[in-house]
Amino acid sequence: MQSNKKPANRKLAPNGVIGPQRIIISGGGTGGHIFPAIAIANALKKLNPQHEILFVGALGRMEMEKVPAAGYQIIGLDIQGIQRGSIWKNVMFPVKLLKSVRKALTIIKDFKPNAVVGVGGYASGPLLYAASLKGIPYLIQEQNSYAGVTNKWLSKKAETICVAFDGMGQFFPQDKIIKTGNPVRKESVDIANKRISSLELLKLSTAKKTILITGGSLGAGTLNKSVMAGLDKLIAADVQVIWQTGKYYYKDIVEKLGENYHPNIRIMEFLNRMDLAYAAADVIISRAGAGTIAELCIIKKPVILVPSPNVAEDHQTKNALALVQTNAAMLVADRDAEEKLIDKVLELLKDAAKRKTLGDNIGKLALPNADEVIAKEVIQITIDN
Ligand SMILES: CC(=O)N[C@H]1[C@@H](OP(=O)(O)OP(=O)(O)OC[C@H]2O[C@@H](n3ccc(=O)[nH]c3=O)[C@H](O)[C@@H]2O)O[C@H](CO)[C@@H](O)[C@@H]1O
Repeated sequence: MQSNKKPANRKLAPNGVIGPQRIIISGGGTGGHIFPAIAIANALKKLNPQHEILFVGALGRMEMEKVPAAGYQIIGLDIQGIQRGSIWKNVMFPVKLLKSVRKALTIIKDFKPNAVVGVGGYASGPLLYAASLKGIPYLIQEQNSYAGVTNKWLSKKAETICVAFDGMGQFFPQDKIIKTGNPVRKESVDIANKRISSLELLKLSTAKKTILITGGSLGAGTLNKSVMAGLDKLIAADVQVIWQTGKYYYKDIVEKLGENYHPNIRIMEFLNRMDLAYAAADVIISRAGAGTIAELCIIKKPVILVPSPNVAEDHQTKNALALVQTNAAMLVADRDAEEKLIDKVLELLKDAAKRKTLGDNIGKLALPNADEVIAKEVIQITIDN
């Protein structure tokens, strides 16, 4: 791993193995923040099952369901993001922020953490700020190639900042940065020897080519429109589709098409077993969220990325270009997707050599042990302080 930290200044924990520590992991909002957090927690538990881990999230957000499902305890703060375009929707923001910092201080007082980890998302800000007030060391894990205002501000007092992309010195103090890659849940990329069983489980044919379409943890309107526009072509080509619509779009699509629209097309709201979906796929169409990209590099399959244009500083395009520049993925711009995406994927399905090249090249970018490296860094800051 590339590190800018000076080893001479650090007392190293032997492989991160020390007695039980108490760690708070804060953040969430979307899968892109939650699943790396769970991966770090799992890696900490692997280092020492006695480590005690508490999650802090935002009430009403996805983490309040996904974290307990992964076997961890979570406390919710009543916090939301600043909503663009309406002053009225933000009237309560300062009050909620203040209340959340107060609650974060109480959580820290009660739980007495040795260290805090922030993965980004609404709850991360108040919790890390409270940690800084109490002198608790904290680590930031930044998934994207672009850092938001809150993480930049919090980075000043962070012990360590774990990143996944080069060039993050423009946002964070250079001497705190370690390039670890993004942590992924091991079970979501464990695809070996699962192709046939997962196709059978999905009641799909093992003899036909299969396209996986994933719009990230919330789904993607553009991908759904593109599939809708290309359904006739997909059916005519006799290829299979695992179509993750996302929670907000599922009902509408199923109302229009019916749940069992066609034997070749599986319409799913959310994929609880990414490993099975990845294993079944011959090609993948995806948004360019940082967590999904980290997984795609590990599973080494040919990918067409359609970056979301609705994210800060267009960071998904930057995430995607890091792959496209080394011929490790294809890119279709959001504005072109409805017209071109399905033609592109059908072309790729006919071109075995191109699929092999893309799969080989994306595999070269994998950083599969990010979770373990970060977990050791978390333990390290409990020792350094
Ligand atoms: C719209 C938006 O704000 N997107 C951001 C969000 O993406 P988003 O929340 O979509 O996150 P990512 O693409 O990074 O990761 C998605 C995660 O959800 C999992 N998954 C996805 C679909 C599914 O059906 N089942 C499932 O388990 C994937 O395996 C992956 O682990 O966080 C990312 C990481 O900060 C950012 O790069 C994205 O720009």
